Amino acid sequence: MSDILNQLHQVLEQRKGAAPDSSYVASLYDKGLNKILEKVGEEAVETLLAARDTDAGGDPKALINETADLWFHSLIMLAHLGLGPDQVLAELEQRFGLSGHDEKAARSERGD
Ligand SMILES: N=c1c2ncn([C@@H]3O[C@H](COP(=O)(O)OP(=O)(O)OP(=O)(O)O)[C@@H](O)[C@H]3O)c2ncn1[C@@H]1O[C@H](COP(=O)(O)O)[C@@H](O)[C@H]1O
Repeated sequence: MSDILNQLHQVLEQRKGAAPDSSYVASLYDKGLNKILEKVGEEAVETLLAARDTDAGGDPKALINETADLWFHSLIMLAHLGLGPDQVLAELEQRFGLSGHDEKAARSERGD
């Protein structure tokens, strides 16, 4: 299931050598980190608005589309900073099965 994240990451890496007018991803790299972060923020807001609409009985497809936009732009942000989905997936895997309450308690015991 997560294969598409890695496939997409490979495309995002390839786009680092592309001309901005030939690719949306290359055009974002060219505009720089602030523009990428602006897009991530924009997509996050659109996602939460779509979640509210879905909760009010709207079409969940809009929420799925906005979440895909958010994940896509988050992957661009990671790639721009030399990171990829593997690191995030490994972090989720490490957390898997550990209750959020237990993790928080362990953190406050360590004084983090
Ligand atoms: N998954 C996506 C994807 N999702 C969304 N988008 C683009 O992301 C943009 C989203 O921006 P908005 O929703 O804000 O719409 P907009 O008003 O057109 O955008 P702005 O003018 O505000 O920047 C749109 O242009 C979408 O087409 C994507 N563009 C590319 N991909 C993947 O990335 C690959 C590489 O894309 P290119 O680099 O463009 O070849 C593609 O093959 C796809 O697999």
